[in-house]
Formats: sequence, C-alpha cells, structure tokens
Amino acid sequence: MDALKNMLSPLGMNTNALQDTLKLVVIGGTVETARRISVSAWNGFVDSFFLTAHFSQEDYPYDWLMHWLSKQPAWGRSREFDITTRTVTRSGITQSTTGDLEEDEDEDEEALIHGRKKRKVAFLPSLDTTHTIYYRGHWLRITRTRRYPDYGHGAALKISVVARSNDILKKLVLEAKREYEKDAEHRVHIFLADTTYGCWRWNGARQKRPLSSIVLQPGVKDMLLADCKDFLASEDWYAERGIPFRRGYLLHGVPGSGKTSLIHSLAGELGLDIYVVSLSSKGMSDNTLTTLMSHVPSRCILLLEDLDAAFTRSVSRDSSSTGVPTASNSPNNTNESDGSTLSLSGLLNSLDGVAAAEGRLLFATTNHIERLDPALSRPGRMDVWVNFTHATKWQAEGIFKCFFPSKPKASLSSSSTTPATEEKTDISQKNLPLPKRKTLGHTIPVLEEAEIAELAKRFADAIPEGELSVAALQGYLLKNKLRPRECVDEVGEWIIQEREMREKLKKEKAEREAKEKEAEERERKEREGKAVKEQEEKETREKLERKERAKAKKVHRVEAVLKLDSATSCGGSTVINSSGESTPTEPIMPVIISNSKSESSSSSESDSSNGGIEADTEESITSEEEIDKPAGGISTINSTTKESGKEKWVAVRAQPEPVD
Ligand SMILES: Nc1ncnc2c1ncn2[C@@H]1O[C@H](COP(=O)(O)OP(=O)(O)OP(=O)(O)O)[C@@H](O)[C@H]1O
Repeated sequence: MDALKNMLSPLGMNTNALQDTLKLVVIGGTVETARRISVSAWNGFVDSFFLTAHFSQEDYPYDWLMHWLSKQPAWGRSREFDITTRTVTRSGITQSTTGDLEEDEDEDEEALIHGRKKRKVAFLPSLDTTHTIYYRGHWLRITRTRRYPDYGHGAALKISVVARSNDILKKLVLEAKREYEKDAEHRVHIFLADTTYGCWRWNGARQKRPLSSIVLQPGVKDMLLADCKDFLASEDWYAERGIPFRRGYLLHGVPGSGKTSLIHSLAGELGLDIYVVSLSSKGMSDNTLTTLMSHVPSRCILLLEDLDAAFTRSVSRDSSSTGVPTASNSPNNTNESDGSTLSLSGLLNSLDGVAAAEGRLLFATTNHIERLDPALSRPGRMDVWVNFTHATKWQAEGIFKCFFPSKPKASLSSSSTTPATEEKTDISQKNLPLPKRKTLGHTIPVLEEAEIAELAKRFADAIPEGELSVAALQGYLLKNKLRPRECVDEVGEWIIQEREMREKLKKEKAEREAKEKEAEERERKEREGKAVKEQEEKETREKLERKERAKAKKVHRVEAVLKLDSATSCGGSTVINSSGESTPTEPIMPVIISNSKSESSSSSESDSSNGGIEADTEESITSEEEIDKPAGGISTINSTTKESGKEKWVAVRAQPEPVD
C-alpha cells in the first residue's frame, strides 16, 4: 500500500479517497458474488427438493389455476399483484362480456351504473414475480411468466412445492378444476373460428338457456336431447363397429324459428362448449377449415351457421353443387378478392376427413335446405334432420305460458284471501328457473293458472297457423311483458298491423327490386350504346387515318415526280413507266417489272386518271417490254434482271443522251 501511495503521490492524488474507492469496489464485488452464489445455491436446493409443475396458457389447467388463484385471499397480503376486472382465459385476459361480477358481494345485485353492471375486481399473480401462498400445509411458490417475451404474448405458470410426492399438486389441479367447472356450470363458452391464424378464439361465456324456454312441437326437444346423450355415451359402441365417432344434426327452416336458440340450450343441458364457424367469413379456405376442424376438442358442439350462405358466393366449385349460386347472389369475384377459397370438397373433407375431430356433435343450420348439395346432407354427415316452421297455434300457446308465470299451486290456497290478480312476484323466480339468474328489476302480475291457460288459449286462437315466426311472437310478448290480459286483447290488432307491415315491406322490396332491375337495364343499355358509339368512332378514325395516309402518299409521289423531272433535266437514270413516260431516278435504282401488260396499262390508266400523279411506288410499275422499247431520252437497260414470281427487277443505268 505504501508503495502504491508512493507511486500516486507525485500525481497529486488523494490517497485516502482512492483507498475508500478500492474498498467499496472490493466490498461490492464480494456482496454480488455472495448473492449470486446464494441464488444458485437456492435454485439448486429448489431443484432438488421442490416439485415443480408448469402450466401453459394454451391448455385448460392454466385456466383452472388462474381462476383458482384469483379467488385466493392470500393476494390481499401480497406486496405485488395484478388487479383486473377481466376474465382470464387460454387466449389471454379478456374483458368480461357478461358483466355480472359485482364489486361488492353485499351490494345490491340489481344496481346498474349507466346501464352496465358492476364488475368484480380480481387479484392475480403479477408477471415475472414469485409469490408464495400457503395451501394444505405446504408453501407453494408461484411464478407467472411470459412464454414468448419478444412477442409480448403467451403466458405460463410455474408452481413449486416442497414435497415428497406430487400428490399435493394433483390435489391442487383437481380442486382448481372443480371450482372452475362449478363457476362455469351456468354458462356456455363460445369459441369463434379465427380465419387469419386458423385457430379458435374464446368469445365469452353465455348464460345457459333452459330447454323449457324453447317451444317446439311436442317430442322434438326430447328426441334431440336423448339422441345427443346417447351419442356421447356410446364411444365404445362406435369404436367396436369401426364407425367414426361423430354425429351431425341439420336444423333447417324459416328464420327466427329457434334453430340457434335450441343449439345453445342443448349445449347448456349437455355441458358442452360451442365452436362456431362461419363458412362465408373472409379468408376461409380449405386449409384453414381443415386446421380449425382438427383443433376442435373431442367433446363439444361444432356449429356451422347458415350452411347455404357459404356457397352463395360460388366458392371455387361448379354451380351444380351445393347452394347453386343465383345471378343475384353469386359475386364470383368477391371470394377471390377477400381470399376465400373454400370448396365443397374441402368442406366435406374437413367434416369427416382423416384430420377431423372425433366425439364432436356437429350442428348445421340453414334457411334454404334446397340449396344444399346431397353430399353435404347425407347420413353420416347429417344424421338427424329437424324442420323448423313458422309458429303453430300450439307453439303460440307454449310461448305465452313461458312469458307469463302462473301462481304456484301451494300459494293458491294461502292467497285465497287476497285477490290473485293484485299479487305481484318476481319473474326470475317463477318463469326462468336459472339458479344464478338475476332479477330484472321489474314485476309482472302473476295470474292464476286457470286464467293464464285461458289467456294462452285465446292468444293461440288469434295467431294464424304457420304465418308468423316465433321470433315475431316473442317480440310482441316482450313489448307486453307486464300486460298479459291486454296483450291477448290487442293481439288481433297486432296481427293486422304485422300483415300490413309485411305487405308494405314486400311492396317496398318489390319496388326496390324493380328499381334495381330498371337501373341495371338502363346501365346495360348505356353500356351497349357506349360500345356502339366507340365502335363508330373507331371506324371513323380509321377511315380518316386511311385518307390521311393516301393523301400523304400522293404528296410524296408529287415530290418524287418533281424530283425526277429535275433529275432528268440534269441527266441521270430514268424509270420507264407503263405509259411510256420516263421519270428520272437516282443513278441506279430497281425497277419492278410486271409480266402482265393489262395490269400495267390499268396502272397507267389510273395514273392518267390522277392526272399522271401517283405517289405509290408499286403503282409506278414499268413493263419489261416497255423497257426494251427505246424511248426518248431512255438509255439501254444493262444490268441484271431478277425474276421474282411474276415480277422482275432490273437495274436501269442512265446513259448520256446522244447529242444530235
Ligand atoms: N321455438 C322457439 N322457442 C322459443 N323462442 C324462440 C323460438 N324460435 C325463436 N325464438 C326466439 O326468437 C329469437 C330468434 O331465434 P333464433 O335465433 O334461435 O332463430 P333461428 O331459427 O336460428 O333464426 P335464423 O335462421 O335467422 O338464424 C330468439 O331470441 C329466440 O328466443
């Protein structure tokens, strides 16, 4: 140190300051080294004593655990966490679309803020931080990380625990699953096809719809439900017989008759998620569809909505197959412009090809069954067909009863003292028996069963059989949900209005179509007129051009004649034309000789008719005979004579004119 001091003293440095700096460096280095050693020792310890489970966002257990973690009170004590009002799913954190999560359990569940329901705040482990929570006598170390930090998406969960066996982790996953399923019990999860990436995107969870709220002809719902249940329970039966474990249902019929609603209801009843594909969506191709179908989970409902619409775009297939496109609905160019190249064979392959998923229930809906190719709707692809019609009287009665609850029998006797018509009750408890259904914030009169039955009967009698859609009836009942009696009294009036409205819409549609047709016709005529005009203009232009060319040739000829004249006067070669006139040329020039005298004479005639001025060089043909014939001022033809077809080429050399 003294030596160092001696070395530095001439430099005028403060040795004490230097010493302190060096000390700091040494201490800092030692501390950092110690930290690193301890971290790696701890990691070694963790690796050798801890059991670690990894959960990827792409898989279901991730959802279960995130859901479970969001419910852990431990986050309240944690010093670092994420707070969200969103739902955690495989496809990331998604804004809750259901809006049924309240901030405070104790608060009024009915409370709405500007029409929206309050949302519950959820606590989640923050990214890239290790949290420790206590679970069943074990400390769990939980780390949530980004799987692809560079791309900013994809998350993974790592849970470590000191334990001899992985039982504790199994218990944790099972518990998380149970809780998740319990919460999802009243919901149907909807996934939509993403044609850009060829994957499924979670689109939200919908409240289950009770099957009793769907009013169909007797036996239809029961038959469908029993068929679906039977299918789901017969995997082995299918395997033993080598039959592909798939079942298809084709729901066809008029719009607003309950096809989609029935599928949602069945999904809820069977506890299945719904995977929806719109075949006419932008970018849908054979490859995308095959990829999507191969990623459908084994137990789910695969829904192909408006099957016929996929083919009204004439998707790269012959017009004789599925959904024959009509003139008005087959814009052939659109599918190419939006990159949709779905073909019928592509669709068929994706439905039951090698890569197609097994165990799924395929539901297809269409309003135009007549447009479907028989290959698409054949048994094996579509095993069960259900026709949906406009509302029958039976359905009208059913939907009325669904809307207006009747007083339960037990309360009938107890309420004998109070007039039944005055009593008001909550609709959610009587009419829609959903366990988690929230109240609607209004009440409707509850009538006696007999009165409701009588009103329903009158309502049904007033409804014309098979004329109005169930959706239309529902719309009318919704408008009158608090006035059951008036609703029945006024139904006749409403039907007249509906008819008038439909008539008006029909008329408007017809007018619109006529106008469109007229416009099309006008456009076509205009196009044709334009084409004719263009053709005429073109012809006139060509005529003019021809005339111009002829004029130019004449001018050229005159110039040539004038030139020759001047050349003759000063000596030089001469061209002999058929009329015996000689024209001076360059000293040596080719001459075309015609074998036919008549031609030359006609040529000369035309020459004379043009006043002896002809610009066209070919027309100034000189006959051989005439060349042989000496003419005034014409010298001998002394050069080679070339035969070319009927014409001969000779070179004419000028000789000086003899001097008299
Ligand atoms: N049979 C029915 N029972 C109960 N409600 C019905 C019935 N039919 C239609 N509805 C009601 O009408 C509305 C439209 O029904 P839905 O979308 O299921 O009809 P759809 O046949 O699928 O129509 P589209 O063919 O136009 O898709 C829904 O709100 C539904 O509640």
